[in-house]
Amino acid sequence: MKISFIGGGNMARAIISGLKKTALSRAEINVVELDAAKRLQLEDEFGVQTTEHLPSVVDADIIVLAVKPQQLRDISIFLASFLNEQLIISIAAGISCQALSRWLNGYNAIVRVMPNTPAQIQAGISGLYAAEGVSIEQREQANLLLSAVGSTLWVDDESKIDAVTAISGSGPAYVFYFIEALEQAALELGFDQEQARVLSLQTFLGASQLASQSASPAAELRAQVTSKGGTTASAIQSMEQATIKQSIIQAAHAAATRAHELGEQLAKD
Ligand SMILES: NC(=O)C1=CN([C@@H]2O[C@H](COP(=O)(O)OP(=O)(O)OC[C@H]3O[C@@H](n4cnc5c(N)ncnc54)[C@H](O)[C@@H]3O)[C@@H](O)[C@H]2O)C=CC1
Ligand SMILES: O=C(O)[C@@H]1CCC=N1
Repeated sequence: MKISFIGGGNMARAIISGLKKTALSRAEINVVELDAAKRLQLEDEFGVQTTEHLPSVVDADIIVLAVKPQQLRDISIFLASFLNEQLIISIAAGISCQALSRWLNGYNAIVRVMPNTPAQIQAGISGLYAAEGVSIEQREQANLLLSAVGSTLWVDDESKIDAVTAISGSGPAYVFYFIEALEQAALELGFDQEQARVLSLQTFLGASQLASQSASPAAELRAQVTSKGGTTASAIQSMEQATIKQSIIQAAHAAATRAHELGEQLAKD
């Protein structure tokens, strides 16, 4: 299989890094990236071919569009004349298959994917949506590619991809934000940087593993930690007073709204 990435930034790196550790490591991967330093780094780190120019992607089976949403229109218009039967995978937040297909001059073998950065350790999760022009074989190819770097969740309603963006696409940043806060608290309580890191990270890892292996919902697992009149109750009460849960819910809604807005704004052109 030959896979070309257009854009070799954070998310493309994460997927390539994950792929290199899987059965798909023998796939021929090339990356079109404007930035020479990033090209060199991708070549050194992952042994992939890189180029500055778009036409080199033409003979690929899969073309992954991994540029910013704002850069997608111009690239797609340029790409349109080179397409015959390649599968287009777009990971751009907000951009609908309809807008993309218009820029691609009606080409619609498009799978819209929302991955996340834990793909680099095969612990990602991706939402996928197939446009009408995608064959069963291409759907399987998309599934193979993304399931090599984590879990996959196919949706039938394209608007759900904006919702996936708000939960798992942006989600790693919410988790890192919480880890940052817990580490800072550990520093303030007298631990050094390394101790603060270990305490916070292992708490996250252990609690996530417990939640994923337990039949109990998160709320019940939380109740099991929370002794009446004890320490956790004080902490949770403080979080409730600061409306932390509501803030997290609102934040995810803000991300979904932004994905939708980006799509609306950029599809005007
Ligand atoms: N970073 C993340 O966690 C996630 C990002 N995404 C989506 O992935 C896409 C890429 O995001 P990032 O990797 O974070 O951005 P990034 O800015 O790190 O990477 C984009 C890359 O595209 C390159 N580029 C721009 N124009 C180009 C052109 N004409 N030809 C070749 N290369 C070009 C840039 O030099 C840059 O390295 C975005 O559309 C974003 O919505 C989706 C899921 C998660
Ligand atoms: O922040 C962004 O727009 C991208 C999409 C999901 C994660 N990063």
